[in-house]
Amino acid sequence: MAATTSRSPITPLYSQIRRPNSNSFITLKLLKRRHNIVFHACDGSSSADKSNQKNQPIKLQKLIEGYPYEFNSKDSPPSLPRPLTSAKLSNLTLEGSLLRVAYQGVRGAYSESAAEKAYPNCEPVPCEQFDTAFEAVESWLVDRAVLPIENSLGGSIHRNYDLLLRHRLHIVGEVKLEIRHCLLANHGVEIQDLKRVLSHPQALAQCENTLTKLGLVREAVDDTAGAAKHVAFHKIMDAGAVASMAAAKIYGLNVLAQDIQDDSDNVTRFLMLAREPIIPGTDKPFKTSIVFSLEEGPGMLFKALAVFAMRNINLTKIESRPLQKQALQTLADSSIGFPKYFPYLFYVDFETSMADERAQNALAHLNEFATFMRVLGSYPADTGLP
Ligand SMILES: O=C(O)C(=O)C[C@]1(C(=O)O)C=C[C@@H](O)C=C1
Repeated sequence: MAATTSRSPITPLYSQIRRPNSNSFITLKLLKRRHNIVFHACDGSSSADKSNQKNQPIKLQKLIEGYPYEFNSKDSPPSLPRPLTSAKLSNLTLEGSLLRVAYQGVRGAYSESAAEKAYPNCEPVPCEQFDTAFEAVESWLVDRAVLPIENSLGGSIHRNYDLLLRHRLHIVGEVKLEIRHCLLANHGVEIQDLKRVLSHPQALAQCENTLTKLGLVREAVDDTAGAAKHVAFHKIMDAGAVASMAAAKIYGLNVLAQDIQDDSDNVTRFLMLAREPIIPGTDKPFKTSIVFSLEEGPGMLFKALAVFAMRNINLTKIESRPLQKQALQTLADSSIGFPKYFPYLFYVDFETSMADERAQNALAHLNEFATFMRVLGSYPADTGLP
């Protein structure tokens, strides 16, 4: 199909057209006017179509002018996209008509695998920071974000709890990913040569016992794959990286040890975020995530949690985070010394769909005495079943 240059309309449109008698489809997406988009058509397919060449769908692909690539060196992996930064968001146009999914990190990060697990035919888009991934969805540069929220060994990823409230995205799904860490190093480096190890703080925490036994100094970086890339790119000989097997392959590192996490059951839960909420159903197990704050007083949290207990609603997670702005106000109001208490936000996940009357009644009840409440999303639970 001939290439077409267009100025896109202000209103974003998104539609999929299914071809008659076929699983293939044409995806049309027009974005905000400020993106100058060049469309050209090329063949692509959903995974269901991959074995059947006749059913190749057409996709409209936007070409990026000057899209940044990080590796120029001849012995480095070619053509790896550089992660989005907040500063670059406004310049970058889009590529591909597949669902574009932002994740934090560089290629080979666990978050990239989570994005691919959540949206099997997606185009994962690396972002430097969690904030950038939120902003990329909000500004229509991508369609979804997939971000880690908690890990079975390391606990909560607090930054993403805070960002969920600061931004207006909706949780539309969750995906759990088994995390299997490897100790990676450049070829020719033995374990005994290592003095330092680089990785994401969560990954370092998940391998605490192994790294202590090896007596390695931990150095925190933005993501596991970024650590692998750094060690490879700078040909560092006294430092290793804790990262995935995929990262070892992408950056050409040697695997010195496998499964170095402290517990073999190491699972990270990721949230799938979108601009629009999904309509909650009751046809499959759903979860709902909310955030609220309460007046200070004896038994207030007990009272809040009772709205779920009395309706037989199972809670799967509770997290508290400081309500930062209000904490400052309280400090300014207090005449001497420190405030008597710090106000908190409570994030709760429960195993019921918002389409269920019990959930609606529980939240109506909570709303009677909560000082603030927001539903972050009601979405299908990842039960690990197909
Ligand atoms: O660094 C990565 O590879 C990530 O995807 C981030 C992250 C995290 O934030 O928890 C994701 C999964 C693992 O728990 C370790 C790190």
